Amino acid sequence: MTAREEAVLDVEGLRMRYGSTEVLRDVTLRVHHGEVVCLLGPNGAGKTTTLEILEGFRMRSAGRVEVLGTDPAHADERWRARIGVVLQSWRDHGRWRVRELLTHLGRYYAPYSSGEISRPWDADELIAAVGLTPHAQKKVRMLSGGQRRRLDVAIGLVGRPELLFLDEPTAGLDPVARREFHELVEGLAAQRHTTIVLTTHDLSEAEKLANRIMVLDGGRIIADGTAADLARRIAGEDQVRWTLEGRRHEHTTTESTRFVRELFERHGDGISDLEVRRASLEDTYLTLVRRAESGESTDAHAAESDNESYEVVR
Ligand SMILES: Nc1ncnc2c1ncn2[C@@H]1O[C@H](COP(=O)(O)OP(=O)(O)OP(=O)(O)O)[C@@H](O)[C@H]1O
Repeated sequence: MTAREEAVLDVEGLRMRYGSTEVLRDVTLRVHHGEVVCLLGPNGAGKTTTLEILEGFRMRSAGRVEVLGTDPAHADERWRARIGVVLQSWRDHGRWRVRELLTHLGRYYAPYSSGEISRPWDADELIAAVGLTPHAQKKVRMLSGGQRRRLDVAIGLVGRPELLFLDEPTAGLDPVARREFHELVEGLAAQRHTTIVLTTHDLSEAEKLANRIMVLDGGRIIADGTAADLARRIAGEDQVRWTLEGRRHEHTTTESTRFVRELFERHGDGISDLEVRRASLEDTYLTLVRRAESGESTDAHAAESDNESYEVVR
């Protein structure tokens, strides 16, 4: 098996209890090299707890956890240097200047360069990558909330991590900063050196960034797949609408691409005003969480697409 095929995260039967409250009951998941995975779930579902266990910041109650081939509960500094973490909020470092802080933190990673990865990320390049160049000489406490969040992301990236955890990274960012952050993540993902696990409550962000979405609820992963997979399997079907010979038509299908291709094969230029409405991730997510909370089955893998015919509705 090559390094790229190995699981970067391999978790089985993870349980976590705070006192008498069981937060994680049986979390099982795998993430492979180069994936961008988004963990969704309602407030209090245990997303941060899961990330903290994977990051080695919190001891689990039970289960098997391997991160980059190592149990985080027994990991060393070399392992830690391969991981980047952006927590929900940092309150430290207020008196440091941005560039000075990143240069300082970067020094920790220098001994952990490998043949493939030169560590740390050059401070000025990194500051430019997160859009903080005009603020490089500012004290951290003088930054706005959004600028502070960009710095948090830079702190997570300074060691050129192979695995990056981002806990609600865009909370508090304005639309421009959010877009720039998305471009940054897409750039990292395109290079495929960094596997990314993020949490968010912004479903459009999850849909945009993630190759794969996992939904955590009731202490378990209740769905796991691409946004399109989940939408098809859980929320149902796409609606296709079109006009032919002056009449409006509508058809519901789980395979809209195939349906539209066949429609054009049959009617070619006769088709106009074509619209395809896919079930959104929001539709899917709300259905999943509602089902989980009412005790219905939510097994995303078990639900198969409905059989359907490809007749054109006239
Ligand atoms: N240190 C702690 N001690 C006791 N209970 C805790 C602790 N940390 C978290 N919890 C509880 O565990 C549950 C899961 O919390 P967690 O922060 O992991 O959820 P989350 O999915 O990240 O939520 P959010 O979306 O609101 O950030 C919550 O009920 C929370 O109150």
